Amino acid sequence: MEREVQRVRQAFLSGRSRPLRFRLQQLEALRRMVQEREKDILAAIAADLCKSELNAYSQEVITVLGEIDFMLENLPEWVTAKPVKKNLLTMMDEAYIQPQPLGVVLIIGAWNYPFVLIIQPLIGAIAAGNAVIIKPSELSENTAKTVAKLLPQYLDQDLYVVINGGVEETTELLKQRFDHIFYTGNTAVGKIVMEAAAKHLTPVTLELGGKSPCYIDKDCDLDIVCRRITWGKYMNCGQTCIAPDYILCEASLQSQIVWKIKETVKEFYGENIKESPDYERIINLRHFKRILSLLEGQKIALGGETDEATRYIAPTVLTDVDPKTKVMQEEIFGPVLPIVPVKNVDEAIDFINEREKPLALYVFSHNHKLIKRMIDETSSGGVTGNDVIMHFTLNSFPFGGVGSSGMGAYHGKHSFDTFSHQRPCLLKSLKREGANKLRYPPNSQSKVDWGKFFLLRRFNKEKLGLLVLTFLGIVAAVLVKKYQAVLRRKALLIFLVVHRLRWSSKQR
Ligand SMILES: NC(=O)c1ccc[n+]([C@@H]2O[C@H](COP(=O)([O-])OP(=O)(O)OC[C@H]3O[C@@H](n4cnc5c(N)ncnc54)[C@H](O)[C@@H]3O)[C@@H](O)[C@H]2O)c1
Ligand SMILES: CCCCCCC=O
Repeated sequence: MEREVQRVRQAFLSGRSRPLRFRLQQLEALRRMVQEREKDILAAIAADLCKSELNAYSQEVITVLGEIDFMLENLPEWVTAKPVKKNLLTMMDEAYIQPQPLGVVLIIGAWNYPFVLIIQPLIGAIAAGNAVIIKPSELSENTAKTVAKLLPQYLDQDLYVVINGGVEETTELLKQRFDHIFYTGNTAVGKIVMEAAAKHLTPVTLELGGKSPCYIDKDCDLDIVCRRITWGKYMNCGQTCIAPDYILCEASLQSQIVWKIKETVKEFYGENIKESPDYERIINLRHFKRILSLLEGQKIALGGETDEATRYIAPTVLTDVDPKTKVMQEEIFGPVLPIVPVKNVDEAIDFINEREKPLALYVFSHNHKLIKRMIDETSSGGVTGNDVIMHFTLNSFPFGGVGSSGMGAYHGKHSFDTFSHQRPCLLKSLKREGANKLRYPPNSQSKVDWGKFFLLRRFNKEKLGLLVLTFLGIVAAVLVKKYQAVLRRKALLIFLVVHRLRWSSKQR
C-alpha cells in the first residue's frame, strides 16, 4: 500500500497533472471512457443494485457526463489567477490568488450510487490538478471491479489509481499520508476516517448521512406532494443519502398521505412491484435484516412485504410512529417511511432542532413564508422546498452536510475549490524601500499612526479621489515650500553680495 501511494506521489511530483491542457485531456478521456464503455458500467451497476440500465443511466451516468462538460467549459477560467483588492500599503504590488492542486487525494466511495459517488469527486480532483487514489466500496463489487479495469485504459496510470478492498485494505490505506481525503459513507466510519487523517493533519471532506425530515403543511396539494415524496423515497429502494427519511405532519393528514402514496406506488411500479424494472433491491442481507428490524412493533399502513431470497422490501409507510422507537433513532436507508404526527410547524421545527443536523430538509406548503421560516429556524446540509432530492442536481450548489451529516462540499466549482489550495501571492518590488521603514524597528507613535492611516482606512473611489487630491496638494505645498527656501537663500545671497560690495567700496 505504502509503495502504491509513493508511486502516485512521485507521479504528482513530476508535475504533469498540473498544466491546464493535461487536465482537460484527462477529463476528455474520462468522458470517452463513460461513452465508449457505457454498457459495461450500466451492467455493473445493474448487477450490484438490481437496477435497470435506464435508471442507472439517468441516476448516475448523466450526472457524470454533465459534470465533465461543466468542468471542461469552465476550467480555463477557474485555473487562472484572480487579482485581489489591494490596500494603500500594497497599492504598487501584484496581488492575486492562484488556485493550486493539493497533491495526492484519496477518494473513498459508498455503494449506493457506486459509480457517480467515486467518479464525480474524481472529476473535481483531476480538474484541480491532483493525483488520485480511488477506493470504491467493496459492497458494490461489480462497479468496483469495472472501474478498476476501465480507468487505466483511459487515464494516466500512475496519477489515477484504483485500489479495491474492504475494511482491512481501507484501514491500511488510511495509515498513509494524503493531502486530502474525500470520504462518502456512514457517520461512524466518517469518524474513523477523520481520526486517521488527523494523524497526518490531512484535511477531509466527509459526505455522510442522517435522517432527512420532510415536513408537510396542511396548506398544500397532497396529490403532488405524495407523488414527489414517493419518487424520492423509493428511488434506489430508499438507499439514497438525501431520501426523505421520515414525514412530520399533523395527525389528521396521515390517512390521506398513506392513501395517496399507495396510489402513486401503483402508478409508478404497477400492481406487482417485484416485477417492476424501476424498483431496486437492498444491497445485501445485513442491510436487509437491519431494515426489517426497524419494522418491529410499528403500525404498517402500507407495504411491509419482504422476500429475503431477493432482498426485496416493498415500499412501506408506518403511521403514528413514536419518536423513541428504533426506526426514529437511526438513518433508515431503505424503503420504509415513518410518519410522526406533530401539532404544528412550531413542533416540527423543535423536533428537527432537537436532533442531529440532517443532510437534507424538505418542506411542502403553498405558504412561502412558512417554508422560509423553516429554513431560517433549522439547519441541514441542503434544502428543497416543495420537492425532494432536486437540490442535488444543481451543480451551482455546494453539495454536502453540516454537523453530523458531514463537512465540506462538492459538485461543479465547489469540487474544484475543495481539491484546490487558494494560494495568496503578493509580489513586491525591491525598490521603494522608503515606505517599508514604517514597519521596521524601532517603533514609534508616529509609525503606528501612519500604520493606522495605511491599514485601517477603507477607501471607496470617491475617497481615493480625495486622497489623490490631498496628495497632490501636499506635493504642491512641499514644492512651494522648497521653492520659497531657495528664493530666501537666493535673496540672502544677493543681500550679502550687495552688502559686501558696498562695504568694499567704502573701504576703498
Ligand atoms: N453525503 C453523501 O453524499 C452520501 C452519499 C451516499 C451515501 N451516504 C451515506 O453513506 C451511508 C451508506 O454508505 P455505507 O457507509 O453503508 O457505505 P460503505 O459500507 O460502502 O462504506 C463506505 C466506505 O467506507 C469504507 N469503510 C467501511 N468500513 C470501514 C472502516 N471500518 N474503516 C475504514 N473504512 C471503512 C468502505 O470500504 C467504503 O469504501 C449512509 O449513511 C448514507 O447516507 C452519503
Ligand atoms: C439522483 C441521484 C441522487 C444521488 C444521491 C447521492 C446520495 O446517495
